[in-house]
Amino acid sequence: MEFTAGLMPLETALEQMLSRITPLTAVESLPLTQCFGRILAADVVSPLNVPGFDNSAMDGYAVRLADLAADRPLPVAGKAFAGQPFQGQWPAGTCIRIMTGAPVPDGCDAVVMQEQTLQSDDGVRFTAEAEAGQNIRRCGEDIRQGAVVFPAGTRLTAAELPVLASLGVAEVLVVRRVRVALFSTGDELQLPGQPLGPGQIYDTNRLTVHLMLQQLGCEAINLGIIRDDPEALRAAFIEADSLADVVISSGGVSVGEADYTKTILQELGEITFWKLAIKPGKPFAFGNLKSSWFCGLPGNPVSAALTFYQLVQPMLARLAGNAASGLPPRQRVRAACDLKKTPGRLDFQRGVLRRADDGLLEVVTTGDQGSHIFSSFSQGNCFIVLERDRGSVSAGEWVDVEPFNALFGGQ
Ligand SMILES: Nc1nc2c(c(=O)[nH]1)N[C@H]1C(S)=C(S)[C@@H](COP(=O)(O)OP(=O)(O)OC[C@H]3O[C@@H](n4cnc5c(N)ncnc54)[C@H](O)[C@@H]3O)O[C@H]1N2
Ligand code: MOO
Ligand SMILES: [Mg+2]
Repeated sequence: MEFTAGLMPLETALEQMLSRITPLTAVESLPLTQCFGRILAADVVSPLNVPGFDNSAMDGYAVRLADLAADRPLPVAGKAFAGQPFQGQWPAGTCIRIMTGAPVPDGCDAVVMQEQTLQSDDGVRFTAEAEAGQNIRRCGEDIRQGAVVFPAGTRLTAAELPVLASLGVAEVLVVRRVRVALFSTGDELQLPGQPLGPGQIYDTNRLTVHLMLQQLGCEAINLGIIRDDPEALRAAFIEADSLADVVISSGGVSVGEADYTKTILQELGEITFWKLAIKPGKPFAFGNLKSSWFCGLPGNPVSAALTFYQLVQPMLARLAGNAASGLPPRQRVRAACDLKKTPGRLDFQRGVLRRADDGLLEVVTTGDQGSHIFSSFSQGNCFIVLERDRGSVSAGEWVDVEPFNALFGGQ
């Protein structure tokens, strides 16, 4: 049986973090090409209709239904191109040659696609029934002038930014980027590219955090590796606090004799909470320094990535004014194998979500779930989220999964 008394549930921890944090108020106006991943600071109200006019969805002929009823060839009275509307009078008993995207001429009931016509010297014959409105894209059917297109708090991606371009918007008001200072702690840590001494390992957490911050559109201030020495740590905390909105460290938050993170946090600021009922990630610490928020990620690489993902990411989203948490929804699927679990902590195992032979989704473990097995993130594509009080799972039982690829920059 695990020792789990006094551990805070994940939801309570997240609530405490989010309730303390207010979004940044500083904003800047940027051209759309620089807005990827940024958060809208004000509602965008559409200055126009999109489409801006009724236009053709096909290359073909603009017709009046009354003329088609007569069932004789219709001479072509003119042409309409995208960017070059038909101008002039449209005589009864004729049609207009029209291209995709061209404004439909006044009085047009329908556009008949070219493939449903026969052209001859007498004019155009129509080989299929035409319905009123067919192949006409109506003014404002995508976006109405005056409508709120995106509310403040929307994260701008390649889905939203082209919509703003379609409205003729060139620059948009976004929240300034969240500044995050990060460092790793540990006497055993070495930089990749350098030879390893006895007992040393390469620093991976700083890269994980740096990449995840990039992915979230934050400004990352990377302060390197800090030794397990209270003096050095104190100096790093003070520098980080002076530079950033949020300070993120990894390592040194447990109860070992070189675990100084909490001591320094308490000395320079306050600890809001420490120790969560989650696995991995139990010793995660949250608090504040003089002018910044502080997140102490556990040193084990999977624990660091998981706590960043589940707690720091939603917190950064809130600070950036992002209305969405950024976490994908959980879904319930069948476990395709047994899963080992001890009751006491909410468990985030790594799994592979896949389609079973019967077409339904199922999940299978990536294997060893130790919090040092970082390769489980590239072998898997989701967390298998097992409830706190649940014990081991047998194949065929239902479990929650939460896809995680997005934050790692995958598909
Ligand atoms: N007596 C107890 N010991 C431990 C407990 C506990 O409850 N009681 N919790 C364990 C859990 S769970 C975790 S998680 C770790 C957290 O440890 P720390 O945050 O203090 O981190 P360290 O001791 O500095 O390192 C732990 C582990 O991770 C490796 N590490 C650290 N930083 C990095 C890095 N930047 N890149 C790669 N690997 C890193 C480090 O070498 C250690 O192996 O505590 C348990 N102990
Ligand atoms: O919480 Mo630790 O993160 O179980 O390895
Ligand atoms: Mg430790």
